[in-house]
Amino acid sequence: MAVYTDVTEGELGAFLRDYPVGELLSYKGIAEGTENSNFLLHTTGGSFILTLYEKRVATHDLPFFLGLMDHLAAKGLSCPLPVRRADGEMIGTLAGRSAAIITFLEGMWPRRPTAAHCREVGKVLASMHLAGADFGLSRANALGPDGWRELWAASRERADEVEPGLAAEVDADFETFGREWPADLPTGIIHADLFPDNVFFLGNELSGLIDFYFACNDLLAYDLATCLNAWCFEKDCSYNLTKGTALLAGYESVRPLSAAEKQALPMLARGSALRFMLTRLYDWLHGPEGDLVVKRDPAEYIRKMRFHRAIVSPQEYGLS
Ligand SMILES: Nc1ncnc2c1ncn2[C@@H]1O[C@H](COP(=O)(O)OP(=O)(O)O)[C@@H](O)[C@H]1O
Ligand SMILES: N[C@@H](CCOP(=O)(O)O)C(=O)O
Repeated sequence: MAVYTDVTEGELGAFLRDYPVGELLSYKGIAEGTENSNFLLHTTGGSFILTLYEKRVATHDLPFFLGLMDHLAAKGLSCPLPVRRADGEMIGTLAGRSAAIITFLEGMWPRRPTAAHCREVGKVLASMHLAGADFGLSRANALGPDGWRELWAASRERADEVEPGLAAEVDADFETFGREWPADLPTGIIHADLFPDNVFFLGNELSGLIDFYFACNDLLAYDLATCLNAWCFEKDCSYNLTKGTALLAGYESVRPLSAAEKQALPMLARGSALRFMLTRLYDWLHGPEGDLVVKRDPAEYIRKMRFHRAIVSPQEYGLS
């Protein structure tokens, strides 16, 4: 999704007067995406994306997210650039929401990711991890293990409505994470949501990354585990070893993993699957409403959690 908040032509025209983007020619809500309200703008200055930040994005985090895009772009990573107003600010207010304008990135996200896409994603993820190393701001992961517990507390009572037995299954997972969640692995800036819909390609070439609104400081290998979940499973939730091997090899061609990171991969993949199951479950049960809102099914991530629980060796993901 999404468009949760509507914007009138009058208020948008007034908002744009502060930005060096020319005159508004047309605008329309974008159906894709989940978290924020996004609009495609055509102006006499070109094409832009207007984002109105919704419930999961705190206004005090916006300097981190927008500053990170600025930083990564300056380091040569292809991502949107925030457009500054005449007074130098990147963040304004529109229709009662914090709002920003970013440059339009050419390309399309791959509807059917191949092993070649996965390899490119592995490479760009590792490049982003290296490029983020000297970013001056930091942000704790609001959707790390403590955040998962909050989401779970808000959904647990009704979890078995979605999948019988889910409450007991996830309770047991939390006990495992309490004991075994890895602590001493390399940390840095992670994207934290690098799903196919956030990676654009032009033909076979990766053209850029979008949607940095979950970015934070956390375990680098956790970001990789999130990509394995998002890119390397088929629609029937079977793991595609060829894609996993390609993604991991792409990553390691830029940033080799330590032995401890490799060893931790099953636990990290399991935690990441739980994290996405929980946000989906929360939204499923508590229902974000709005025009063009698409809810994502938690069942997909319940299957992935079960897959990772059965992993015996990290080599099963395709590590060399
Ligand atoms: N900089 C950009 N250039 C081109 N399209 C974009 C850009 N940013 C967002 N979009 C479009 O808007 C959609 C939703 O953006 P996204 O940041 O993923 O939203 P959300 O944060 O709500 O999940 C994307 O799938 C893409 O179609
Ligand atoms: N990737 C998440 C939802 C967040 O969606 P995005 O549009 O911001 O990438 C999921 O699949 O649950």
